[in-house]
Amino acid sequence: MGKDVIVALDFDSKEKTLAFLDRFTEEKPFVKIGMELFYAEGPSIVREIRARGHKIFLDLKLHDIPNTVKKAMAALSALDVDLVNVHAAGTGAMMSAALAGLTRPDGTRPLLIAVTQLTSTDQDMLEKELWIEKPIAEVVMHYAEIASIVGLDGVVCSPLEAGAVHERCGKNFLTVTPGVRFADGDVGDQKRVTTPAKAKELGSDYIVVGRPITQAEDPVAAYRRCVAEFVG
Ligand SMILES: O=c1ccn([C@@H]2O[C@H](COP(=O)(O)O)[C@@H](O)[C@H]2O)c(=O)[nH]1
Repeated sequence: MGKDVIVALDFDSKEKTLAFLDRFTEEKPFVKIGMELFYAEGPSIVREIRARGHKIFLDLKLHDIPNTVKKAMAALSALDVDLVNVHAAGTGAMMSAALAGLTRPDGTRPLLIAVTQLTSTDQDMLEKELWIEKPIAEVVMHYAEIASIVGLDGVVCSPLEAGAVHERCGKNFLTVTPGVRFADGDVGDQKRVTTPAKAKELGSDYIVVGRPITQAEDPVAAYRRCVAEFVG
């Protein structure tokens, strides 16, 4: 795994998704399949996109009691994907169970990362709605540390926190960072946001980009702009 742009395939059907991917005639982007597409199409969409040669981040953000997450991860381990995730808020016990469930009998498994705090959450929401009275960067760091201790491969955080996560958990501990917008783009529901260029400067390993690419007039050009800014 190296520095790359992950395109969030937030579509509600296979037809729209494949039509989008068909526009990429020269590149084979690393893609993210999230809840919208997975719930609409089921595991077959994962197999179909894999068969087209894409690397896949299956972003289902599991969050339940450890036993349930372990069993769900065992089911997901049958899918040939590169990256899957859970919510760190499920606790270290839940993350350990996820790791155990995901590991196949032959010892192989996709990489497993944990969402620290959603990039759509800001300090005010954290305090007033979640009743967590700590600076958000500290909360992210605390969740990242627990994920690292129980053996996960990295976290989902904002690019703003990527450098500190690497400092605390090591340079090989992955930072996968949504909340990315072009300098002239709409922020939408995202709160902890940077540009692709800034994400690079801050040390993110992967940026996850959805609407700035999928809703662009020319998605291939928008993707290339992300790659140029982030990978160089
Ligand atoms: O903290 C998180 C975790 C996941 N996401 C996902 O990333 C993409 C971002 O899409 P944009 O359109 O670029 O905002 C989306 O699929 C989210 O589910 C996140 O944004 N923040």
